[in-house]
Amino acid sequence: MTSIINGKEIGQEIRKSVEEQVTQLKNQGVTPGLAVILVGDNPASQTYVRNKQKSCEAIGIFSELIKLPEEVTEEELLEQIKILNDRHDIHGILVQLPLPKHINEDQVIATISPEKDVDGFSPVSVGKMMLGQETYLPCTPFGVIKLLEYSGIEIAGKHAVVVGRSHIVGKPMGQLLLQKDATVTYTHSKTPDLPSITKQADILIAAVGRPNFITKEHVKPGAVVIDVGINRDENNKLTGDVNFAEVEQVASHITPVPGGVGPMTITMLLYNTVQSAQKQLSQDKYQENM
Ligand SMILES: Nc1nc(=O)c2c([nH]1)NC[C@@H]1CN(c3ccc(C(=O)N[C@@H](CCC(=O)O)C(=O)O)cc3)C=[N+]21
Repeated sequence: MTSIINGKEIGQEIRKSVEEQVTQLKNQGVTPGLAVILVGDNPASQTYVRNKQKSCEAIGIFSELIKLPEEVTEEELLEQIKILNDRHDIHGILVQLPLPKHINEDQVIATISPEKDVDGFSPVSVGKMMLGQETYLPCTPFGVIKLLEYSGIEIAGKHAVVVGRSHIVGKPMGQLLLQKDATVTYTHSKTPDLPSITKQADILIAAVGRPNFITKEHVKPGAVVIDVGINRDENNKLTGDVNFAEVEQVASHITPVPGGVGPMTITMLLYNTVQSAQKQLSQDKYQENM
């Protein structure tokens, strides 16, 4: 029997405990705050951002949306980030990606204060993650680790194969699995004979960005298959990177799209934001006692 991993349910469970932490913070006079910067009016980005705001509000996190026009200059965007870096009521800053082409994404991300980088995308956060130091972990790979753990799937000693090497999913995903003592193989668009490698995976992570790319020919019977894909078809319907109907027949565990990794990404964003508020509170207390 194939087990379908329910990301919505696991996400809800984690959100409950995050909500309790929000209540405790509020009792101490702190409301966690997340600022989201949205540039332009890409419909998909607008949906995601709305989703993030609703999720914040549902558990008592203050969320502020800063909408900037498509033509905004990089300088103006950096200025906005610096204002948010200095604001005491904002604990997390998220700049919705992708950004318009005239803006240097690396520069923008590097300007977010590492203390408020709840996406875990900044060079400081990425460096700390690589070194296994305490930091904000990128929400999607972090959410995948939580999905595996909540589903009782052992990671240590397993062969994990990651398909895709993006900065925000593939690369950090492999790194986090490695930290959990998996043996990790990275594959990507230039990998020859992909199925011969993915077929060796005990845990297969699909983060390619191509609908239904992973078929049953890629999967070893009994493997755990995690679908990070969020592709939209011409009718705006969401499809993963995994051919679910096919792969469901061979996998031991599989995540659906929607309802798999997506809700976990937002859950870990809430989690990171609350962590940031807790850290700021304990620093403020420390300074009061100096
Ligand atoms: N700075 C930044 N941080 C991000 O974390 C970030 C980003 N930019 N740009 C875009 C991607 C995409 N992303 C998703 C989050 C949640 C769902 C999600 O909740 N999906 C639901 C369905 C939502 C729907 O139906 O539209 C699900 O899979 O069940 C999807 C995608 C975060 N991203």
